[in-house]
Amino acid sequence: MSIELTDITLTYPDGDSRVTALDRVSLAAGPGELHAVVGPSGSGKSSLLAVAAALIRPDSGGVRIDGQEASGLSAAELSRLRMHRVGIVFQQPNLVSSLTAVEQLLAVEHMRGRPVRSHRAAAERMLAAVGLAGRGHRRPAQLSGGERQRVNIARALTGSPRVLVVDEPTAALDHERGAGIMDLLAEVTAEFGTATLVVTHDTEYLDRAGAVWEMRDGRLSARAAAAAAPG
Ligand SMILES: Nc1ncnc2c1ncn2[C@@H]1O[C@H](COP(=O)(O)OP(=O)(O)OP(=O)(O)O)[C@@H](O)[C@H]1O
Repeated sequence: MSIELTDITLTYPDGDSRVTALDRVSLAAGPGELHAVVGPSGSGKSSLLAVAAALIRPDSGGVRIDGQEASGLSAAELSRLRMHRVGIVFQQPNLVSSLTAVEQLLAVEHMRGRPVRSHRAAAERMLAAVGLAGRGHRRPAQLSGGERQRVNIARALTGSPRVLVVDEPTAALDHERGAGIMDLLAEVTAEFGTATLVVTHDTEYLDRAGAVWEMRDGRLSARAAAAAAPG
């Protein structure tokens, strides 16, 4: 399994007491699997993604990323695991306004300590894979909302993560662009073999997912399996 969450409980401080965001949650996703998570506001979806991405440590339970148990790792080891094994896509494409699409990807490689020069062609290929062939020279202001989200996804895939964590990728997009982004996530999940977790409010796109989970008051349960994506 690329990501395995076992019996996760997560609480946050809330005045004198604590609020339980995740209540004994378990989920496992293997390579090439797209899992969608739906549920009402405040039910714990973002908390689940944050734990799966090793951004926060749960109070208890196991987090295993690409076979490696995260709970015993130091902060530095955890950050390395995240950098090399996890891709994260936030709702708002948090791109750097002064950089071109290609440079957004190269900047991440630079942070990983990899030589940028040899990665320019790889960055162009990655942009082509998300439908942005020939647009690598554009800055965020010269791209549509859907195209910016595609750059965001391409950047998250740079470095070949085993786990892709995606928070509300279609929230800021119209129907056509939203559907295109969910189609893209299904494609890249299959092509790059990531275990992909997508939180979404848009239940109309759930047929792209191989598994659909429902979050309620911090508890996770399986929703009826979605049909396979058309084509
Ligand atoms: N940093 C925090 N400190 C205290 N409580 C928090 C914190 N973050 C989240 N919570 C609480 O934890 C619970 C789960 O929040 P979470 O953001 O995971 O839900 P969500 O399903 O992603 O919501 P939304 O769909 O509105 O983004 C909520 O009750 C929320 O108020």
